[in-house]
Amino acid sequence: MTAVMANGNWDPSLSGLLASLEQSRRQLPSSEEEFGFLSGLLQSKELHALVKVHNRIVENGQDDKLNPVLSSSMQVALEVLELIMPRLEISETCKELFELLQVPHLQGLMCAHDAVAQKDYFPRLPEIPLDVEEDEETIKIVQLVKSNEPLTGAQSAEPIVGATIKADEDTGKIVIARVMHGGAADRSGLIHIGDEVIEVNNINVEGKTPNDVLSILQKSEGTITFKLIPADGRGGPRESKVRVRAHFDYIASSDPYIPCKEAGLDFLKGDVLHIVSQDDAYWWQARKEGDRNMRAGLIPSRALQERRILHERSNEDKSDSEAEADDFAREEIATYEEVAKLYPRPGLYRPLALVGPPGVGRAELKRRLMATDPSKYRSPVPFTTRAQRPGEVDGKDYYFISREKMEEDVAAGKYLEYGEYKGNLYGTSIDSVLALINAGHVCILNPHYQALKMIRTVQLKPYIIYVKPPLFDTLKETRTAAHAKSTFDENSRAFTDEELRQMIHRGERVEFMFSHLFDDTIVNADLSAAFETLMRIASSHLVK
Ligand SMILES: Nc1ncnc2c1ncn2[C@@H]1O[C@H](COP(=O)(O)OP(=O)(O)OP(=O)(O)O)[C@@H](O)[C@H]1O
Repeated sequence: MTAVMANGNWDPSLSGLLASLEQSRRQLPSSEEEFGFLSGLLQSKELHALVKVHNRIVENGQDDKLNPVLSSSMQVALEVLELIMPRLEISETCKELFELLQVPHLQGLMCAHDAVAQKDYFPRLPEIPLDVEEDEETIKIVQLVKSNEPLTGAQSAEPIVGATIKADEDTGKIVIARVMHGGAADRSGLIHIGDEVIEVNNINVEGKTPNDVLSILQKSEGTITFKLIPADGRGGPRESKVRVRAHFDYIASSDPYIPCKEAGLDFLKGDVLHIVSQDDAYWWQARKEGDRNMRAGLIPSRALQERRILHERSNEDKSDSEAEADDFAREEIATYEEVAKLYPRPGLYRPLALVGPPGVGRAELKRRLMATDPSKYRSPVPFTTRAQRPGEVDGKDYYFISREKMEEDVAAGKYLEYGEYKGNLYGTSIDSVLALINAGHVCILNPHYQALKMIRTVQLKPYIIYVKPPLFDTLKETRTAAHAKSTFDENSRAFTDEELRQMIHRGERVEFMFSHLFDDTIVNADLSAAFETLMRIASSHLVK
């Protein structure tokens, strides 16, 4: 038995699970790898610590402070369904769980749980009529502890303990402009958008500007007391479930338009963000996925960011040649891409796609990689409508099919990419790539950059490597030394200077339009160095 279990401190339920896992090892349909993963997890210190925390919370949660562990059980159930779907045929347990999670009563229960957890109570009951004088208003007094949440700023809306204030345009009164998700104000549940601030720490704010109020706040220590007139029709919006991958870097402090720099959330291209509120057309609230800081920050909305990019692009395009711009003009604007969580699938590899300007050396890199282990690295056999030549094998060199059938399949969206050459169609089908992936190979693709968007699907999840040409002198030197053959001419000859320049120029355009889709970049200067980098990437990043 494992050392962990001999340790008396180990949580008994974890030890129990581990023991039954080991006992029923033989009856389980899982692989050695999956078994090892589960057994390692049950013995991990992190899980043990989490269970301890959980037990402590349960112990202490006997009073009315019970908070939901999770406010999105429906979402989790959907993720579980998706996860176990591929195992239905092989595991009775998975099948049972699959059916169970779809029982309407259980789903109803989870839905009700989430609504309560998200405090999404309907119907809203009318306010209890208060026996007050006609001109007397209902006032609420809220105490918050001042922390190091955003407190400064110079715009019209200033953040206070996780909320921002502004002067109402019509009345000039100080009102709550925004409540940051997860911040002190939001956690209190007592401050809402539109609430009017009358006093802060017993100081009347009537006639004061947001900046005056801010300086009162800055001077105060510890607890801050607000006297507020509640806004009508309040009620926090539901937390959205949207997760997006950012396709640009964002630094709030250098954004001149953000209403409050300190409330901004910085992120880098590729970060996954959980959007918690899209109520404002220009400023969304988001958290970084996996970030332990529960307070959300402001980020530009998709609409705002698209406007900025269009603006930038219209400036850039003026300096670009008309014909070249055409090639790219139809591309969508890269801001945020909605993502679903990905789960690793043991034993399967992500395809590797090499993209770059024509002639940069993708075919050469692919050929070398496949030569290192032909049974591991494979590239899909293309389809063609041209006639079979003597010596060619159907299904090995090409799949030979009729033009009619190929056109029909292209129209049905079955091809990742296709093109016409000398009156014949050539193309790569999605199914042929999937077949390689599911057979456990690393599928190598070198698609045209225009096919990138077709290829980058959840189904294929390719790892995209941009093969970049080096600066002109190095490009010319390396290609000349290796007697490289121009890919722009069937007669084998060297690249002309003009072709090399065009390669660099097209590379810049590819990078400009698609860099948000790249997972890695290899500069193809010295061929053996570039190949070494490719080998390193291929052996480390490809688990599907
Ligand atoms: N780093 C390098 N140094 C020297 N020669 C290179 C290098 N990389 C590629 N080459 C050579 O350049 C030529 C063109 O390369 P390759 O056929 O791989 O280009 P490609 O990117 O696949 O082009 P296309 O997309 O037009 O088919 C080949 O002769 C190849 O051997």
